[in-house]
Amino acid sequence: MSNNVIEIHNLTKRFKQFSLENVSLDIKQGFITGLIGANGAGKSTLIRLAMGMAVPAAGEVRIFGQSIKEQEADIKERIGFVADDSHFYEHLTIRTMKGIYAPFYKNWDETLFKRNLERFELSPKTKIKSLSKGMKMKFSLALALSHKADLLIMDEPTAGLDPVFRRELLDILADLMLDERKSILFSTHITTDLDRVADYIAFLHKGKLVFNESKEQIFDRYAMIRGDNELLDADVRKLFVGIKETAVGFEALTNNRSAVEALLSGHAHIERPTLEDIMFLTAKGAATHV
Ligand SMILES: Nc1ncnc2c1ncn2[C@@H]1O[C@H](COP(=O)(O)OP(=O)(O)OP(=O)(O)O)[C@@H](O)[C@H]1O
Repeated sequence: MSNNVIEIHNLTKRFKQFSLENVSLDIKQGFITGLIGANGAGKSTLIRLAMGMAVPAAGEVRIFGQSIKEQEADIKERIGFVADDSHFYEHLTIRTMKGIYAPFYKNWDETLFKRNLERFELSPKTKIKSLSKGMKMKFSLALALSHKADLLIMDEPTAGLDPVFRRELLDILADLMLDERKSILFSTHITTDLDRVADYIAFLHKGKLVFNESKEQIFDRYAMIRGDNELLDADVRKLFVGIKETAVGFEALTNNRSAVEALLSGHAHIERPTLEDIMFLTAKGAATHV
């Protein structure tokens, strides 16, 4: 049996001003994968396609080994989904809204839901319309975490959350992963969230997948280089995927750390990048660099 919980094959979706082009991506069972990318990179589009909420121009998505097109209801029963915007009826209370949502899930656990509400400091009597953006996100998370899902798919779940709760949420996710059958895919542009919990990082840039690798692989391959502009000859530049040059020197990103070390060791500062460095300098550099 495959150890991939999600298999995305050659997925393409075209809008007037944007297209997600030929994305193939496997998400490993038993791990947390963070989907990163700048605003408008296509993260929500990819997630919506994976959930069967949008129809691709080409390609296919399989979750738990089944096609989302053919087995959507069975698959979704096993997914805890958090969308990037609120889909609740604003005039209802939390309790009434839950009453609409829960019957869709065979494994709905009312005790767990109550515990989640308490943990997230939400009252069942509160009307959705009086919840703040962060509180709506918490409610959405409380629902997604209350039916013993095998897979959590969350679009920007930490957006709108204060730092204290963001940290708590990351701890909740890490706890869930103690059960190795569970898997999590979540998108974010707060890349520091991923330093703590993610095992794999998938990076989308302008609708294309740049990489989907373990954090170790990424930090083995990528490096930040800072040095004097006089080091910048054609051979050196070829090794950079992104560069920012100023009068006092350059800052560059490579995805070929060993080659850069062979050329520049002792002449430039070569350091481990952050995920933010990778996102920022990729945007400043060339196109896809797999
Ligand atoms: N239904 C649609 N019709 C037309 N264009 C769309 C539609 N949905 C998304 N887009 C465009 O596709 C691009 C990618 O959007 P998407 O929401 O997938 O990006 P994202 O990576 O999730 O961004 P963000 O981090 O800002 O949420 C954007 O330029 C957006 O305007």
